[in-house]
Amino acid sequence: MAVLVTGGAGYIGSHMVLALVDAGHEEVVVLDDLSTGFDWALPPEVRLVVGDVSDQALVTETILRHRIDAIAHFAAKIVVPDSVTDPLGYYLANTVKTRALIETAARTGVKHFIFSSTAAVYGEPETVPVPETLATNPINPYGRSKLMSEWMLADAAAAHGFTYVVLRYFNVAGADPRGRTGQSTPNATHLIKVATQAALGQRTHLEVFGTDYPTRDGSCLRDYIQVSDLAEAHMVALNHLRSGGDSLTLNCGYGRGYSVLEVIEVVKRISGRDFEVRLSPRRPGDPAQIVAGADRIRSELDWTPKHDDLDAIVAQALAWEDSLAKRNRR
Ligand SMILES: NC(=O)c1ccc[n+]([C@@H]2O[C@H](COP(=O)([O-])OP(=O)(O)OC[C@H]3O[C@@H](n4cnc5c(N)ncnc54)[C@H](O)[C@@H]3O)[C@@H](O)[C@H]2O)c1
Ligand SMILES: O=c1ccn([C@@H]2O[C@H](COP(=O)(O)OP(=O)(O)O[C@H]3O[C@H](CO)[C@H](O)[C@H](O)[C@H]3O)[C@@H](O)[C@H]2O)c(=O)[nH]1
Repeated sequence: MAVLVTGGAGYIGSHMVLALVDAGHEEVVVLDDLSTGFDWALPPEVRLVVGDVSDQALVTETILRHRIDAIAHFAAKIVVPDSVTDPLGYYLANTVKTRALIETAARTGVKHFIFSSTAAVYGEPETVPVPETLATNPINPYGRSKLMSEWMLADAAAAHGFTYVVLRYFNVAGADPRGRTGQSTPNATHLIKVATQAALGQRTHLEVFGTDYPTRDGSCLRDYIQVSDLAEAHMVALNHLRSGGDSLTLNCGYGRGYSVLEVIEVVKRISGRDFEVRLSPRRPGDPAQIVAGADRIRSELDWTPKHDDLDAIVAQALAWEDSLAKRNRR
C-alpha cells in the first residue's frame, strides 16, 4: 500500500508527508508541479514526481507503478482575494483539475481519497461555531471551486465504489515543531505569516483589512489550527478509510476564534518586537467570522490535537520564518 500526496511539496502537504514518514510504514509518493512548493521541503526517502495533477497519463503511470491505494489531494491555488480577481484560474486549478484527478483515481481503482477542502464553503455564517450540517453558501470563487470538488467527489465515490474523507480546514498556521518544514511561499498572504515577517523586520508594516466588522473588536475572527495537528487529522482519516470506514465530511479547527487584532498582539508579545500596524479597508471576499464546530471530527475519528495553543503556533511560525531567512541568505 502506498499513498500519493498531491501538493506534497507545499505548506500543509509537506507536513502530511512528514507525518507519513514518521509513522514509518508507508511508501510515500509526492506529485507536485512546484508552482508554490519546494523540493527541499521533502525528506530524501520520499519519491517526488514533478508534474500536474490533471496530467492523466502521468498520474495513471504513477498510481500503477507505486500501487497507490490512497490519494491525499492538497494541490490547489489557495489565495481567497486572488480567486476574486481570477475566478476562471481558480475554477481551472481547483475544480477542473480535481475532476481529472478523481477520474484517473476512479479508472485506476484507487480505494480512498482525502480532499483538502476549506471553511470557505460556509461563506458568511450568521452564528459561530459552524457545524458540518450548516448549509454551504460560499461567498468567493475559492470557496465555490472547492465546494464543487466536494460534490464531484461524493458523486464519483457513489458511482465508482471508493471512499473519501473531505476535511474542511479552518485557518492553518504554525510549523513542524521540530523545524523541518513550514510555510515557505515568499509572497504568502496569510495573517500569521505576514505578521511574523513584520516582527522580523522583513516587512515594513502590517495592514489590518477591516476594523468595522460586527465582531468584538471590529476585525475578522478566525479559528487557527496548527498544521501538524491538521496533518494528524489526515493520518487518522487514512486509517479510518483503510479500516473500512464510511466516507465523511469533517471540519478541522479547534472551535475557538481569535480576531486579527488579537493575533497581532500575540505576535508582538511572543516575538518581543513592535511593528507598524495600519488600519485599512476590508479585503474583498472576507467573511466577518468563521469558527469550526469541532465535535464531529473528535467523535468520528480518533483525533486528539496536541498543539491547540496560539502562543505556541506563533512561536513555531517565528522560528520557521527565521530559519527561512537564514536559508535564503546562504
Ligand atoms: N493554508 C490554509 O490556511 C488552507 C486553508 C484551507 C484549505 N487549504 C487547502 O490546503 C491545500 C494545501 O494548501 P497549502 O497552504 O499547503 O498551499 P501551498 O501553495 O503551500 O501548497 C500547494 C501545493 O500544490 C502544488 N500544486 C499546485 N497546483 C498544482 C497542480 N496543478 N499540480 C501539481 N501540484 C500543484 C504547489 O506547487 C504546492 O506545492 C490546498 O488545497 C488549500 O486549498 C489551505
Ligand atoms: O496582511 C493581512 C493578512 C490577513 N488579514 C486578515 O486576517 C484574516 C485571515 O486572513 P488569511 O489570509 O490569513 O486567511 P483567510 O481567512 O482569508 O483564508 C484562509 O482560511 C480560509 C478558511 O477560513 C481558506 O481556507 C483559505 O484557504 C485560507 O487561506 C482575514 O480577516 C484577513 O483580512 C489582515 O488583516 N492582514
